[in-house]
Amino acid sequence: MTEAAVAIERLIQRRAHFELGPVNLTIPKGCVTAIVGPNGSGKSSLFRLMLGLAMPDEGSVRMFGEQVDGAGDAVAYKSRIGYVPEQAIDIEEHLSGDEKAAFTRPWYPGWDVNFYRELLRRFEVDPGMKFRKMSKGMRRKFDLSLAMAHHPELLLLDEPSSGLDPIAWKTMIDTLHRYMEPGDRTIVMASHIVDEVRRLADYIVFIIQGKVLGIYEKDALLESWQTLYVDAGGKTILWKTMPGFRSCDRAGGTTYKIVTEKAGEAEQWLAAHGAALISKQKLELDEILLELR
Ligand SMILES: Nc1ncnc2c1ncn2[C@@H]1O[C@H](COP(=O)(O)OP(=O)(O)OP(=O)(O)O)[C@@H](O)[C@H]1O
Repeated sequence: MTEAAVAIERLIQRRAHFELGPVNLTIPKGCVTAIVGPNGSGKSSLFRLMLGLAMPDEGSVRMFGEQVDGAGDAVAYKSRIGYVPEQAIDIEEHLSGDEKAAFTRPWYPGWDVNFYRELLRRFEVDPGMKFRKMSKGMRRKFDLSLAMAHHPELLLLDEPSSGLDPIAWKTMIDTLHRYMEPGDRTIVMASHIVDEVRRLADYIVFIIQGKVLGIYEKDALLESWQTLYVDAGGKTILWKTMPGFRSCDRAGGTTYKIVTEKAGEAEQWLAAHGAALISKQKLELDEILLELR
């Protein structure tokens, strides 16, 4: 893995009804990393910790090598980040897009008004409109444009496509692909949308009930999780000892449907045990998540 954009070590955040961690996670620079997990698993909490909007009870977060400590000079690293929170901020409802941009702009040395305007044009957003009059999707598109207008090195996107129509969604995917083109940019995004993760992510982080299961290279992950249809030919085989075994169901006659997270090794194992592989099928991301829950 290349240099780290985000390095989280032994992080724990305790709340009355929820504990996040311990999290050990290194997110590489120059890549798109998708954080995938069920509702309430701790994705937004992780983003808030990365931004110093919340502090951990134990452990540390480093952004671009700088410790996040919630102190004043945090501004320096934050100016290198563009953040789209999961929910728009209610108290800004009386502002228009341009009013918010005027307030935001002085914090970002890299602010590029032409790019801001171009993004708004691309997303077909009227920045003169008050937020309270914008639809959810319009507000999302505005927030994305604002987060990108200073050419940040790192984009933190918490469910960025929430509320977007299919055309806006395609524009977003295209815009994020273009953003990554220079090669030194990083995106960390939380998403429930399988197609979005498929198209954008290089790495996937699974988080379930506050526990990070690991960071996986997307293509390798999707290659290794497979459903194998196997004919045991009447032999008794201890499927549970198969590499990466997750589950087994009878599929009629002497055929079994087996889910493995180590397809390559499992196939060799089947051959060694005299079972015939009839067919195989890769799992989708949401199916993998279901197996991990
Ligand atoms: N400010 C808070 N105070 C106390 N508990 C909170 C707070 N914010 C979130 N939580 C709790 O922390 C847990 C994780 O929430 P979080 O919003 O991080 O999950 P998430 O993975 O982003 O969920 P979703 O997919 O629904 O957006 C939940 O149990 C939630 O109730």
